[in-house]
Amino acid sequence: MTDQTHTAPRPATAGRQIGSALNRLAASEKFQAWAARVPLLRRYVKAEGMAMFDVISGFVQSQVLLALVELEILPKLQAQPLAARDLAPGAGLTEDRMQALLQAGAALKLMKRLADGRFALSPRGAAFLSVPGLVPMVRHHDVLYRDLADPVAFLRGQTSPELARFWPYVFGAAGAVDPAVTATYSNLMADSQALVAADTLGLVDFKGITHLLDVGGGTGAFIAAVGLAHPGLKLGLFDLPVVLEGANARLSSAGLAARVTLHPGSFRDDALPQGADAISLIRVLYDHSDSTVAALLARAFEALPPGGRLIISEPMSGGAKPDRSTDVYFAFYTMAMQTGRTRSAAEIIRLLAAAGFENMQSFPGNRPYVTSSVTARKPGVAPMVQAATAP
Ligand SMILES: C[S@@+](CC[C@H](N)C(=O)[O-])C[C@H]1O[C@@H](n2cnc3c(N)ncnc32)[C@H](O)[C@@H]1O
Repeated sequence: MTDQTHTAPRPATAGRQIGSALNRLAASEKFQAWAARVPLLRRYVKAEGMAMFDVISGFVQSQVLLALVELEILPKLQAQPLAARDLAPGAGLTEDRMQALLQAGAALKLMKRLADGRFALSPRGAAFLSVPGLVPMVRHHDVLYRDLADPVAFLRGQTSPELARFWPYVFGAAGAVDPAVTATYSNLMADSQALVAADTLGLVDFKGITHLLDVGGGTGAFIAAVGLAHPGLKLGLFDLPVVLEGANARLSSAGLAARVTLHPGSFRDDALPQGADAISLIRVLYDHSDSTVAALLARAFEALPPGGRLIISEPMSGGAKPDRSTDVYFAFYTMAMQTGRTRSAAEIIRLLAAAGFENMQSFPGNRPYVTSSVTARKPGVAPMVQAATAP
């Protein structure tokens, strides 16, 4: 299932004819030289040129960032401004190479070059260090970049991506047996959950929900954030038994252990527990194939009461309006994982409709690379609402 609904070539519309003419113009060297001299167009040509070079050089930028992370340069600059000669010996680099790395970091605005030649942390560098999960995310990108080293072979399915083995639990209960391995992956997800929870809580109205079950909720970072924001809510957490082993520590430190019921199980093999009037699936669907998602949505439908709500939140494809962060990064990341894919809100809504849900609503995220949300309802009226409105 994709957003690609037009397979036969369509007659050119006026808009597409104008688009083709503009493309021909933009490709003409004569036009580019002329546009570069016209004040208003000059700004556009310069911005387009920069944007194009940004796409061309993106991999090198990421590798500069990885080197800065591996050599722990940003935390050192956070402590005090330093020069290349101060940092080079500890990193095992020559002073020239360290100067080149720092100069590149300053060009990416992760640090500032001071008048005396030293480098200091910039607001962007400070934000990078403070956002939970970003440093481990960059660190594990070496796996993804190895998988994408030959993108054509990768797209043809002729490679054996390492990332597919990096996240063993997505293959189901059988894949998640080693608690130490599972803890590494669960921590990576939980670290980045703070932003996802904050954005989901901003997008979705939890009013009227009395009992929330978070399915595939990991070690409870999302349910803890919801519990702290909504003190009256009953809470449940469903995940693989080995993953839930890490939940008690997190929920206890949030003071929520007594409020959250743990439900160990596999949504591939087990029914979901009943009793909640809302179920959340946070960054779960994109790990799985359409058939697994269809089966999971059917189980959620079964577990919910009439009028029960389903909340889905994860990075989503822009669909008809391709999105730079999700249709490039997440689409290729999930492709390398080989088990799921990055879906648009429209695709998720179609899967929800097929499972019997109605009243679907899409909430595009302000930061699509963090998350977007879709909500739905099981048809019927919740028993409590029915009693309250009965004549
Ligand atoms: C990408 S992580 C998301 C975790 C959490 N919701 C978050 O956003 O941080 C996917 C979660 O789904 C869980 N999961 C995968 N397969 C599962 C299954 N068959 N049954 C239950 N949970 C499963 C994983 O253990 C993991 O915690």
